[in-house]
Amino acid sequence: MKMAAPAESSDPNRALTSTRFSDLKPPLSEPVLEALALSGFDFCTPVQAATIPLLCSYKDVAVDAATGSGKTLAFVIPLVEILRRSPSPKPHQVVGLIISPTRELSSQIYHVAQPFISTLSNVKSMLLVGGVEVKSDMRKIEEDGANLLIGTPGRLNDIMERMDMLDFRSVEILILDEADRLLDMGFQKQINSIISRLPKLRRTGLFSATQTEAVEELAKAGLRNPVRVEVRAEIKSLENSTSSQQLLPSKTPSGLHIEYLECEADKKPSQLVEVLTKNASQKVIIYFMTCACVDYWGTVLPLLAPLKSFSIISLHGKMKQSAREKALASFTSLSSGILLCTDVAARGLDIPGVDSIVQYDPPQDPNMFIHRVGRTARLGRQGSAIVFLLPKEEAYVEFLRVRRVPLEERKAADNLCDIIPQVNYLRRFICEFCFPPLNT
Ligand SMILES: Nc1ncnc2c1ncn2[C@@H]1O[C@H](COP(=O)(O)OP(=O)(O)OP(=O)(O)O)[C@@H](O)[C@H]1O
Repeated sequence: MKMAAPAESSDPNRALTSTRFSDLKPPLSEPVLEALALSGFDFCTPVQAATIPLLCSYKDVAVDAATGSGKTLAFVIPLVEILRRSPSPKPHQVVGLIISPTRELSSQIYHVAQPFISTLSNVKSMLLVGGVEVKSDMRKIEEDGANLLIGTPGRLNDIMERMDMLDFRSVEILILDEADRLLDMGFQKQINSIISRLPKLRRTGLFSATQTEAVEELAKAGLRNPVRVEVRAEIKSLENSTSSQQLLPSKTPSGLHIEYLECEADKKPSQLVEVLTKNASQKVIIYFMTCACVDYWGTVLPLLAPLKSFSIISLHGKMKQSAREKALASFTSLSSGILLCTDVAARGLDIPGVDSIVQYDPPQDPNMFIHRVGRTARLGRQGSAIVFLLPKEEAYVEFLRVRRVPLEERKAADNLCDIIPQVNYLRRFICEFCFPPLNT
């Protein structure tokens, strides 16, 4: 088993278009252009070039673009421009909301947005996430006011229910980041409750790397005649690798090399150690199924002689908020090391320099596969990902690979999933992502 080359050999510029932010129509304001220039952002990514003009022209959007393609600025910039054109809000008048599924992601969005929000003289933003006393959030809002709320659905809904003093009648824009996750069963109740308090005449943007097609979801989020924006990376087709190299749309970034490793259950621990020691100088994220697994491996791995010198950090949703923040900050600052985590760290996190993703346990939700592997190979960089599969699961991949089954036949191969029910949930991402890119 071989991991792909680490991230140094990459070229983030390949992920940019030739459109400058200053070329966009309607034009962006001077303060926003200055803030972009200060951050070193001159050229748009494809999703930014496609989405910013639409939202700035007051269109609702449902945006589906690969992980690490720059979706955050694709909604932060138009949000700031829309608020700039609106009347100055009073201290407790809310004019915008950005909702995302995890505390870490909300915090990241909050920090990415600050240089742009600070160009608006009268708009105060506030991060509202669980893990801190709700009363202290309420006190802060009472004393300082809040106009742009960035946070997780639970805390936002809680604040909305408890604080009559907040006025939502002037909300101009609602952004749902990782929209498919926010609109699924888990968050449906809170999102419905939040949306029911917002005015219908507002702009709404849905963003994700795994946007679902379901029209009902768009209706649930209250979109009005939304424009669908779909931006796909392109990968070379293996079928035509010798002749004309055909480019196919891909749901994963083009610089990402995905592999699987067949492994008996009792051999998984030793295989994991082997993978880690072979890639000692890399920055690696390992996904496990449960918080208990993360705790277990967080105790065991540092005790193993071959891994003694490795920086190993654990992150899961049952840790205290302060420990979660510390873990993420520590891993972010490392140039090489290992993060052991659950899917709490699967979506949206923009951690610099991650070389490889290891999925010790495959995800239960196939969409999560895309988000997990998307923590590497961001914005045109290179990265690798490996998923551990039990032989029963691997047999299915092998069946597809050896036969090089065309798409129609792959559907017929569903019968195999009926015989091996354990692989049923793997079917979607294996078909889409491990085949054809797997070329051993
Ligand atoms: N126009 C740009 N020029 C250069 N770098 C950019 C530009 N836009 C975004 N980036 C950088 O690209 C990286 C990925 O951006 P971002 O986190 O917004 O991706 P994303 O599409 O939201 O990913 P995910 O689907 O994983 O949430 C960030 O480090 C960001 O700073």
